[in-house]
Amino acid sequence: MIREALKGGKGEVIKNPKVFIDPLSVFTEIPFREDVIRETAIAVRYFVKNEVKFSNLFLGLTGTGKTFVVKYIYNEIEEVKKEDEEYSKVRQVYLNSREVGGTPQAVLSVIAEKLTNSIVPRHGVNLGEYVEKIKGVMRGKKAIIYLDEVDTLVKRRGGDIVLYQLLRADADISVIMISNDINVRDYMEPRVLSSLGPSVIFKPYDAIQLKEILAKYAEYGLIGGTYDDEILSYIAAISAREHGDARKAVNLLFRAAQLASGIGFIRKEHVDKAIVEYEQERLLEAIKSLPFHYKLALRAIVVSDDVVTAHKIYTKLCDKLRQKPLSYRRFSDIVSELDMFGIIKIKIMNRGRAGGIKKYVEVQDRDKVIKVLDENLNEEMGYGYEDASLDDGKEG
Ligand SMILES: Nc1ncnc2c1ncn2[C@@H]1O[C@H](COP(=O)(O)OP(=O)(O)OP(=O)(O)O)[C@@H](O)[C@H]1O
Repeated sequence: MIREALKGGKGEVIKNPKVFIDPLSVFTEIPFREDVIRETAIAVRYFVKNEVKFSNLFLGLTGTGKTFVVKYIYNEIEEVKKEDEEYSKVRQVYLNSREVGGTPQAVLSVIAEKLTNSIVPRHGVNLGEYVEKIKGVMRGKKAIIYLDEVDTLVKRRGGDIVLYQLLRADADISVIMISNDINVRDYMEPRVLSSLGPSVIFKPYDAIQLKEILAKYAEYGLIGGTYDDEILSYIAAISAREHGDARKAVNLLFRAAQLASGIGFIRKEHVDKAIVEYEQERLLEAIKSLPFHYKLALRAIVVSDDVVTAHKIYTKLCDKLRQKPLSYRRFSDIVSELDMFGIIKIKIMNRGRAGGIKKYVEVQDRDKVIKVLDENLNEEMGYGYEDASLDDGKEG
């Protein structure tokens, strides 16, 4: 049995898993995004050959290909450097604002670090000094800076000013910004907005487009005859339902193919199982990215039935962890938010004239949620958490 799996023989479905894991190593063009790629390429050419700076803002919901397009352009520019001498002076920096910490300090220091190829202090340097440092190394060079998830930077105090400084710096710097929040411009000051170039909207893919995208992945990554048109349409339709999220579609196809491995054909039941797993995975990811007190609140909620008890348990947990607990009112707001995120479900029950209204909470996959929370809080807090949570914070 294991040898079959190790060798990959009979019933194999996946021809090349790399297609799903690192699609840019396989895709030579990006379907449905040709226009934005061509227009950006022209702007880059004017920048490199005719000294015309540019800035762009790529806006669109998750999974619409923004990062994919940017990384594709980045790679292509690196390739062109080998063929066109004028491109040799181009320096490219890609960074995800959220992943580096999201603050103006963090973003500017990482840009300075990447452009100067040296270690730059993250603290104790004022923002202007970073910009000076960047300008210093830029003499005779041209930089293209890609700022992914720029909304996290812009929402920080002084974040939009960083953009202003980069866009207005007396240096050859062009910037492509990416945001999942399509209202990111509302967070920018007028002077920042006026130095910003055009926005490009990445429209969600529709089911037909998603199907075509999936067909490419299937063609490159799967063995012929292990899937049919119907299965691709099914995955495309499901992924188009929320908003045309290509990441979801591609992940579902890959997971379904893995589940069908050894069987030789992807069936609807494999896709359905992949969907359940995907939703669960997403829920756990959402939990991991919650703010600290939301995690503590959720930890208390999963071991209680109603909100009043949950708040008591939460308060006790906070005491043990030497954290100041939030008031019942604030706690109750958090509970409502968790319900809005779809992490828990609130049920309001009227317990008759004497009982009043009681808010009950329901959590799916309770054990999994507890496990993820405990691992995550433990990581965040060190040993103190494990000790405090041993008895689930319940009243003794
Ligand atoms: N036009 C496309 N052709 C092929 N694959 C695509 C296309 N658009 C998106 N994808 C696939 O979807 C994945 C997610 O896309 P991408 O990372 O660009 O999303 P995004 O718009 O940047 O959203 P997020 O901000 O959530 O990352 C890509 O890794 C790629 O596998």
